[in-house]
Amino acid sequence: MDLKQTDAANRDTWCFACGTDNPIGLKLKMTITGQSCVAYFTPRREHQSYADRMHGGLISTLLDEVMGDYIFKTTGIPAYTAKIDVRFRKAARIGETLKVEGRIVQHRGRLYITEGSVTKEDGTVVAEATARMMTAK
Ligand SMILES: CCCCCCCCCCCCCCCC(=O)SCCNC(=O)CCNC(=O)[C@H](O)C(C)(C)COP(=O)(O)OP(=O)(O)OC[C@H]1O[C@@H](n2cnc3c(N)ncnc32)[C@H](O)[C@@H]1OP(=O)(O)O
Repeated sequence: MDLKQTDAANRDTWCFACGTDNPIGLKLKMTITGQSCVAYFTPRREHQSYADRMHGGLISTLLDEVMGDYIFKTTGIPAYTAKIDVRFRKAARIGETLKVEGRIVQHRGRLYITEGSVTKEDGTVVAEATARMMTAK
């Protein structure tokens, strides 16, 4: 499909992480659970970096998305990632389901400080992140 012809109102549905219209997107489904946003993702072969290991950039994408979505779902205002810091602790293997979680830690004016984590079903921490996200002026 020619992106220029896409209706502006539908553009958010092309989000690489959560967009339902993006044919190569991750199609994350996120839910607000208490004080956090939660999603589950099972990496496939096409999400690999080295053999049998999920790509770190895509792990960062998962974290970015749940942190941003928590802000959007709880305030109704989109926030843009100004800075993200990810610590990769253990490899995420292809076919292993991951729990991705994000929440707000602090909020001052347009700036939100968030944190997130990716864990395996047995509780092993794959990655942790902090981010600074800002709403538009
Ligand atoms: C209707 C919609 C439906 C939506 C429906 C579904 C949504 C479902 C959820 C999706 C969730 C998506 C989650 C992924 C989100 C992305 O991936 S967003 C894409 C990637 N990020 C971007 O594109 C952001 C690009 N950068 C920018 O747009 C701008 O730099 C920003 C972040 C908006 C800030 O720009 P600005 O407003 O001009 O502010 P600026 O003058 O740079 O800074 C002002 C002050 O803010 C503070 N500040 C700025 N940056 C920082 C920072 N990194 N750290 C600390 N302080 C900072 C400082 O105090 C700064 O003052 P100085 O220290 O410079 O004096």
